[in-house]
Amino acid sequence: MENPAAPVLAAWAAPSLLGVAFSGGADSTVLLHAAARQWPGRVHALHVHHGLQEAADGFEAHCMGVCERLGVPLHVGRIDARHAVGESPEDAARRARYRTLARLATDQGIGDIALAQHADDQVETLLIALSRGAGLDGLAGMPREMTRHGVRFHRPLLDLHAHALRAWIAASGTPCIEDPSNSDLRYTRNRIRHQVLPALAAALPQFRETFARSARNAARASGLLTELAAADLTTTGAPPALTALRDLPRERQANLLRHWLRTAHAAVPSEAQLAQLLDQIDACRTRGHRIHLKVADGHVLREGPVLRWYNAAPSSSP
Ligand SMILES: Nc1ncnc2c1ncn2[C@@H]1O[C@H](COP(=O)(O)OP(=O)(O)OP(=O)(O)O)[C@@H](O)[C@H]1O
Repeated sequence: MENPAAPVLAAWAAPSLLGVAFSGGADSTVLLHAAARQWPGRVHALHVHHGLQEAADGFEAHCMGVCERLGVPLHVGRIDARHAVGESPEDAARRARYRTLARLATDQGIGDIALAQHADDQVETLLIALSRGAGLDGLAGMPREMTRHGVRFHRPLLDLHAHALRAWIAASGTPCIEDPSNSDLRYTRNRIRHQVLPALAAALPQFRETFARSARNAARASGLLTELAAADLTTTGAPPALTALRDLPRERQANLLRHWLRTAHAAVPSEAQLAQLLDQIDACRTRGHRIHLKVADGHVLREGPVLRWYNAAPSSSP
């Protein structure tokens, strides 16, 4: 049986040096085997050791064994995936993982990393976004390519179904790690994987492809909204001036404010906070009108003609 990742990689003009994010799990095992075969001498495996997880030492030892057999250099980075207050442990671990993968790659002079997420992972991501009431950028799902921490991340397996990858692992008898936390139904992603995807497969056999198409449509629309926000921001200035903001229709104000808060301050307002802020902007027609609202983990304040964001309220309010 052919490795299902092989034809995908064969069609990919991969960079001269490629890091493969290798957890030891089934999916990245399939990817690493295919990549090592396709580009001998050009592939490095990158493994993140999750310091707090009991089984992490065993995972690392497994990865070392696999890489030795494949003749692929392995680089290991440690993270302590403690999460901040208000942040989900899964999100914190993911963020720390990307940071560590990028550092491992950069240390080796590698500018590109392949991740092993596949079509089922994309559907799970979309359903998680829906379950959180995400906007268009969340519904765009995982991009095929993105740059983070100065490194390009690729997801070459995004069109492959999980069962094709698993079938190859089983048929070839290739050893891989079964992370026990993957069956822990306290995690939303696992409940979606084990309870929702089977029901979707029975009711809507093409769901992976149609959901992926919706994600692509959302990504395009989200890109246009970002462009519009950036163009509007050049009119209002940054931080945005209140009078110029008010000249825009309410939805464009909302689009601009979301963009400004996210790109300049990494702050994501809730729907209610944004609605309140827009009402305040509309009502702010006199010199003395104060705006002081909690937004994300900070505050938006009126300072004379402009709005400003502080991640803690300034000591003396204007
Ligand atoms: N500990 C890790 N070290 C290196 N890369 C990782 C690690 N965990 C995940 N990744 C990368 O991120 C991708 C997505 O992570 P996810 O948690 O969905 O995968 P996984 O279930 O742990 O493992 P796999 O995808 O290998 O079966 C993986 O396919 C892999 O490429």
